[in-house]
Amino acid sequence: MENALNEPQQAGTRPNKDRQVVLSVKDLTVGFGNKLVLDNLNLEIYRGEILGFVGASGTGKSVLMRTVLRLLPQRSGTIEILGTDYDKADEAERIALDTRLGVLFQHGALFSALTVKENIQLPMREYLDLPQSLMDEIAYLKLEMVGLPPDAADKYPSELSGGMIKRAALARALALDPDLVFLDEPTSGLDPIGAADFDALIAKLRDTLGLTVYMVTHDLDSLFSVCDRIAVLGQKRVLVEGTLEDMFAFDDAWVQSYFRGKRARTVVTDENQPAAK
Ligand SMILES: Nc1ncnc2c1ncn2[C@@H]1O[C@H](COP(=O)(O)OP(=O)(O)OP(=O)(O)O)[C@@H](O)[C@H]1O
Repeated sequence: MENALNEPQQAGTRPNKDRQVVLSVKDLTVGFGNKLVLDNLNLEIYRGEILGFVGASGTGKSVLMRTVLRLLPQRSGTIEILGTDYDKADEAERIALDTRLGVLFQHGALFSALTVKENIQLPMREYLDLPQSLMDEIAYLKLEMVGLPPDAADKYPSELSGGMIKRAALARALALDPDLVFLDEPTSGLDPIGAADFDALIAKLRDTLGLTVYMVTHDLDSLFSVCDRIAVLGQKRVLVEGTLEDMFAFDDAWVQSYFRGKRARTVVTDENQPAAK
């Protein structure tokens, strides 16, 4: 019974059975000392979708992402990525799994002492044994993919604009051709046009590469323009997940003020506002 309460509320009856689950989190509990941050949380992400993950500050969005990426331990529960439970996998399976994930940390997190090209090549050096010429070729290809000019390759992060740093960090996240990409507030710090361009890039990469995207964001524009599905973290679990329309219909004070509040009203257009019932 208790478990049923912890299932995210899913408005609507879209069939999930036909969709391939790329990330499955079951009954996940994470805490620090006597403070519980996530309590029996459940979440699924399907192949090829862009999932926008929101929630009030301090609800545990980063903790969840870091736990899924094995940077934090869980107290209980299971995390399966691409059908593999990391905790049950052997060393070779873990390495294989790591290569199928890409991560764009908040603020880019590029190494300042390395050029853009060297940053992009870091995952290749860690996981693959490729000749330098091939790694160079791949790095230029990734730069092109994210819309950066070839001469960005030899620049240091300090020589790049905020938008270019995000793109370079995205190029590094794509270095190993991942299936699933985690983006932590990818548009934070960008001006509205830069943010819209970045959103368009994410959508294009999803369409062309078949990526699955897990995006933690506070950016209502991103949620409204590129996310196929939204999950809201609250009360230590996924409070509700579904479409924008599902968010509008969900009876919770934070969800209502977030999706229908003053800021939201400046972003919601006739196009994405569900018709009055
Ligand atoms: N290493 C840690 N040790 C102790 N407490 C932590 C640790 N990391 C996170 N927390 C706590 O866990 C809670 C969730 O933090 P988290 O950073 O995941 O929130 P968030 O939803 O990502 O917030 P924001 O939107 O502000 O980034 C907070 O109360 C935070 O203080």
